[in-house]
Amino acid sequence: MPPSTKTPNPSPSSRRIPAGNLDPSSFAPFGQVIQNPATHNGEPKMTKASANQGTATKWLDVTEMRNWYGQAGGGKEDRAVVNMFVCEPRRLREDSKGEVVFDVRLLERHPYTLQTFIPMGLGKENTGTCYLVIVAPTLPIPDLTPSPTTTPPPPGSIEAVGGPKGSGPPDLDDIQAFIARGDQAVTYGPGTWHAPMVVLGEKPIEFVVVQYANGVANDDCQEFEIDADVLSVEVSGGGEGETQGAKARL
Ligand SMILES: NC(=O)NC(O)C(=O)O
Repeated sequence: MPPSTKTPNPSPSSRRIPAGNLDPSSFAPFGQVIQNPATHNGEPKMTKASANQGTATKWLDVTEMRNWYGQAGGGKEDRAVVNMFVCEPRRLREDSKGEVVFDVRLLERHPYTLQTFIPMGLGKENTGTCYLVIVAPTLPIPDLTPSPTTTPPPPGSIEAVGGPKGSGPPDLDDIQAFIARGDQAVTYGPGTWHAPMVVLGEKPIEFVVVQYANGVANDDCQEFEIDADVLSVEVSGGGEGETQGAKARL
């Protein structure tokens, strides 16, 4: 998707963050994790049905598919888009203490749509290749207009269901990183700041990527640049073998 908005990073501080294992509850503020509830722990309760003449278990609504382009204002029609991203393993850096890190230089967001990344061809057993999901909350923009009431959003409204997160910059002090296995897909919530996909390990990952778009660059994708040496994610010592292939790209 063509980037459009580039915002210089105002934060001078330097941060190093750990990467935890990806699970639905830790990722909930940023979106959804899609995984087989029967083979993963910690899955929130999901509904299932029998399908395919009794040979399949059908888990219902494993992720949402919807958009908020109606808020974009320009009246340009949106459509569902399915792309493929073939993501090469990223180059990592070993610091003076021997820690392997990934330097984060860019975040982006899709203000009016969910975006789902579905890795293909990797199973739970492929521990030599995984991917990092790096996300940040959105800082509030101070509202200078006094609000007459503080009534909660009506049920079912965009605000109540966690719609677009506002136009603020990412909160670099609360950025988080998760290590996803090849049998996990992720859906970024609308407007969620995230790093471009970071594959770790031995081989590229082919992702099927599902989202909405209207072809207007600033509606579809906005970017936020981060200066060098400001933010890095520790990817060594991640635990349970998730990052054992990471050093392949040093
Ligand atoms: N996340 C990622 O790798 N890229 C995008 O979200 C994109 O639309 O370019």
